Amino acid sequence: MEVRARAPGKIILVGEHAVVHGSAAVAAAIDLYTTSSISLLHEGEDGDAGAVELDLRDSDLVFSWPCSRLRRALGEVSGKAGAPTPCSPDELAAIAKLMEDQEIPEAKIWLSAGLSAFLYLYTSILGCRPGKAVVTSDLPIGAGLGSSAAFCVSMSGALLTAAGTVGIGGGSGVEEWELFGKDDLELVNQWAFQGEKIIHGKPSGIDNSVSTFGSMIKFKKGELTNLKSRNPVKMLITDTRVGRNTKALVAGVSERASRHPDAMASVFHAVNSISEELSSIVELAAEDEIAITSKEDKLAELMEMNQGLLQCMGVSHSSIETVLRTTLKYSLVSKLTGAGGGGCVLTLIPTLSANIVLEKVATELESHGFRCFKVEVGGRGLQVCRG
Ligand SMILES: Nc1ncnc2c1ncn2[C@@H]1O[C@H](COP(=O)(O)OP(=O)(O)OP(=O)(O)O)[C@@H](O)[C@H]1O
Ligand SMILES: C[C@@](O)(CCO)CC(=O)[O-]
Ligand SMILES: [Mg+2]
Repeated sequence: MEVRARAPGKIILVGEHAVVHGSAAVAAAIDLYTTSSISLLHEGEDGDAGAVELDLRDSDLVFSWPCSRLRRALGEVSGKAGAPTPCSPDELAAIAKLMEDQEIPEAKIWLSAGLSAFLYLYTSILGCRPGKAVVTSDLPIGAGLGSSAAFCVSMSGALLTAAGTVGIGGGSGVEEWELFGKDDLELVNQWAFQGEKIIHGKPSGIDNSVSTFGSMIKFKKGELTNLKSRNPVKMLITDTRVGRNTKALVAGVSERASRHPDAMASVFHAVNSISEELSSIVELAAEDEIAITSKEDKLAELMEMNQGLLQCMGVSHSSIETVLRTTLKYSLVSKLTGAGGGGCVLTLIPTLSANIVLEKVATELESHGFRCFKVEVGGRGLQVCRG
C-alpha cells in the first residue's frame, strides 16, 4: 500500500539567522507543498534482498541502493519506532560513502545533502528493507522557502506512517488528506529536525516546525507559539533565481559572530525585539485591537528594519538589493526571506493596494529575470493520505 504525505514550505517574516543564535523569529506556512510517497516492497524469492529507490520526479532522477549494500555499509539497522537518535559521525561517513555509488549530475550535486537526509531517515525508521519513495514539489529548491524542511517533514511523515509508528485512520477508500494528532506531529517534527541537521548543519528548527504544524508561529530557542491571525498578511514573492545554500550562509553568519561577538550580539538582540513586536502586532490585530492599515504600516517598518540587520549579518545580495529598490519605487517594502544570499524576497502587499500597481511591479521585477508569485500565508501543516 502507498502512503503519501505533503508538507508546506514557509516564509520567515522576521528573524532568520538571528533565530539560530537564540532570538525570536516569526514564520508562516505557505500553500506550496512537497509530497513524498512510500511503498514498501517484498524481498525477492530468489534470495535477492531488493533495493531502496528514490525517485525525484521534478529533477527526473532516480537513485537506487541494493538492500545488501545498505546492510554492509550501515549494519543490520532494524528501524526505530520511537524518538530519533541523531545521526552519528560514523553513520554520516557511511552514508557519504553510499553517495559515491550514485551518479549525481555535476549541475545537481547539491542534491547529495537531500539524498543523505533521505537515506538516514529511511534506514533509521524502516531499516534496510526494500521500498520505493517518490518526491514531487511545488517549491523552488534552495531558494529560501524551506524546501529542505518540507522534504524532511513530508518524508518523515510518510516513513513513520508506513512503519505504523504514527497513525491515521484506515482510510475510507476515498483519497483525502488527513491531519495527524499533536503527539504524532511532535514525533514527525523530531525526525525531520534530524534530517534538517544533515542538510543545514546547525538549524534552529523553525523551518521544520512551521512545515509540520502549519499556521503562523513565533519560534524562540525551540519553543513554538501559535499566532492567531484573523486577517492573514498578503505577500508577493520574488525568486531572484540566484542559487544559494543555507548551510554555507548559516556558517558564514556564525563566523562573523565569532569575529565580532559584541556587535553581532547587539544585532541579534535588535532582531529579537523586532520579532517580539511583530508577533504582538499580529495578535492585537487578531483581537481587533488595531486597525488593519495601522498593522500593515507597522509590519512594513519592522520588515524594513530587519532587512537592514540582515545586511549587517552579510546575507543580502545584489539581486536582493535590486528587488528592494524596484519595489520601493512603488512604495512597497521588501525583505529577504530564509537564508538570503539570493533566493526569495518578500514584498508586503497592503490590503488597499491596487491590482494595477501589483501588476506593474511584478512586470518590472520579471524584466530583471526574476520570477514573481503570490502565496496564501498561514495555512495547514503536514497532511497524510493512504492511497
Ligand atoms: N524536493 C527535493 N528533492 C530532493 N532534495 C531536496 C528537495 N527539496 C530540498 N532538497 C534538499 O535541500 C537542499 C536545499 O536546502 P536549503 O536549506 O539550502 O534551501 P531551502 O530549504 O530551500 O531554503 P531555506 O533553508 O533558506 O528556507 C537541496 O540542495 C537538496 O539537497
Ligand atoms: C537561516 C535560517 O534562520 C532560516 C532558513 O530558512 C536557518 C535556521 O533557522 O535553521
Ligand atoms: Mg532549508
